[in-house]
Amino acid sequence: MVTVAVNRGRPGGVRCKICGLKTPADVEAAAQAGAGYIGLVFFPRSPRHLDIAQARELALLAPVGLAKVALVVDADDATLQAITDAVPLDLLQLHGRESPDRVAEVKARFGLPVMKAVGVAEAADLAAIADYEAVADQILVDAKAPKGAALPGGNGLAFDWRLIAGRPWRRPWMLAGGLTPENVAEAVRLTGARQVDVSSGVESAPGVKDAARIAAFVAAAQG
Ligand SMILES: O=C(O)c1ccccc1NCC(=O)[C@H](O)[C@H](O)COP(=O)(O)O
Repeated sequence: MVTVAVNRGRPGGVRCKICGLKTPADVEAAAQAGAGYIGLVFFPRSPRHLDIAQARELALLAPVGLAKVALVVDADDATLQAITDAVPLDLLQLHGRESPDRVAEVKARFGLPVMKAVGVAEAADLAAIADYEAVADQILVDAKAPKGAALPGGNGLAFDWRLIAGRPWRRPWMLAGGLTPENVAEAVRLTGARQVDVSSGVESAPGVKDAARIAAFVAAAQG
């Protein structure tokens, strides 16, 4: 049996989500580092994609206090039903073009809190956040994927953090996009984020997490 110890991180510190985990060792690394969330990606084109059995295995390893997030992209009800029936989850991350109505529908139908990803490249993109704040439990403020990108997220690209410095949003929110152990402290300082999300920045290759970088990321985010 694999047992995973949890380090609860610094009380009151910045809460970190490590996204795109693929192995039990990744879960162990996130827990040991003191992450608050792990992200399980359901997107077949992604190097981080998991099938439902793999995701269930990882979710069952997560210790109490490490929240399990399913990342889906424009998933239909049948897909969401299959995922939520099999995988113990704390949050659904909607990372596609889901409308505010669809976000509200998913939240009501599946009985889980929902985090909606909003892509930001310029100031005008921030207007969408108000629409989603009315229906989502959390907002993921992420870099907008470039036109023609193979993935709608997880591209390791940052946006200009000054665009969101001092923004008073109503909902809990998480900063994402191109964060690394090297830049996360500056991103937190500039934006005031209390939650941060990383995938590419803690990998040694696409889909391959690096335990030392996960530990360094959480330590740097939490100051
Ligand atoms: O990670 C993926 O492969 C992925 C696929 C489809 C939609 C979203 C995806 N990832 C999103 C994330 O991992 C994060 O929420 C966020 O975008 C940060 O990614 P990164 O810039 O790589 O740190």
